[in-house]
Amino acid sequence: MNQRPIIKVSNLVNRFGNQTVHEQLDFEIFAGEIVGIVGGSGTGKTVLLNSILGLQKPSSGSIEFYDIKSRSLGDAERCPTSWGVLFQSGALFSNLTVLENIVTPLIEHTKMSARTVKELALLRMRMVGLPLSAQFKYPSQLSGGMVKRAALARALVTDPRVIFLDEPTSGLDPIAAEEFDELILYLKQHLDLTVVMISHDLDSLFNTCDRIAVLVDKKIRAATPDEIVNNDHPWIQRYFGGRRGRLHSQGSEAHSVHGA
Ligand SMILES: Nc1ncnc2c1ncn2[C@@H]1O[C@H](COP(=O)(O)OP(=O)(O)OP(=O)(O)O)[C@@H](O)[C@H]1O
Repeated sequence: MNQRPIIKVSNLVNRFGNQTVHEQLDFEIFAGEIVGIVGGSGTGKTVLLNSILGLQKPSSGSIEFYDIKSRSLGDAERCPTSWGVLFQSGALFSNLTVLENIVTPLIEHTKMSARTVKELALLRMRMVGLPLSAQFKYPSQLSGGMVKRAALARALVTDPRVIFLDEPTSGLDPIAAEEFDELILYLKQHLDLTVVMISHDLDSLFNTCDRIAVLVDKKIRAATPDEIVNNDHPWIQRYFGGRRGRLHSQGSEAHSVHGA
């Protein structure tokens, strides 16, 4: 993993009336990593994501974006094509076909010809494992897994450097979820992506993440999966110390013994 930050969140504060969601929160996202964000309900995962995406103005603090050479980017250079977002529900436009959904960001943000736009969209469809016949379907005609893949193809069509995934495996059966994990790993490797994902799916987090960032006490504690299961914070202990968490930490110990 590359240790240069691509996004740096410093002293982030988010308040709604009397409620403080984030208090002097610091968080760095490094180029080329997959980082998972976890936290209890209402701890501010979505607010953090929206703050990074510029969808929500923080009460105070800064969020800096860097290019691959760690140069701070000005506002003009932070164009929406630098990142892609996969929202939890997929957020596909229900009145557009899969192909029309996928080409939308290219039509909105570039001046490419209709032919190039279509070719790029079909390329991304293939890359995420959607059959080309799906291009003519409407979202209501797709399975849950296909909706996620179509939304992922749309998030990737502008060739972003960072993608944000909000609960990418929620609603998928375990096999489809595992296939989706494999897809994320494949895309990270082949597109040189940085991936930030909010997830409650421990299997998915341990299968894919280089680091796991936990939102507790209005701040972030981030570490490798092996380290985070040993963190002494009571909520983190409880979260990862449950039956499934224990299975994962035993799995990683078994893996390292095997690998030694
Ligand atoms: N626009 C807003 N106005 C007032 N309060 C808000 C607003 N947006 C978020 N909040 C509050 O901020 C807190 C964090 O919300 P957020 O949606 O980020 O939680 P979350 O960690 O994503 O939760 P979940 O896992 O349940 O989706 C919640 O208490 C929520 O009610």
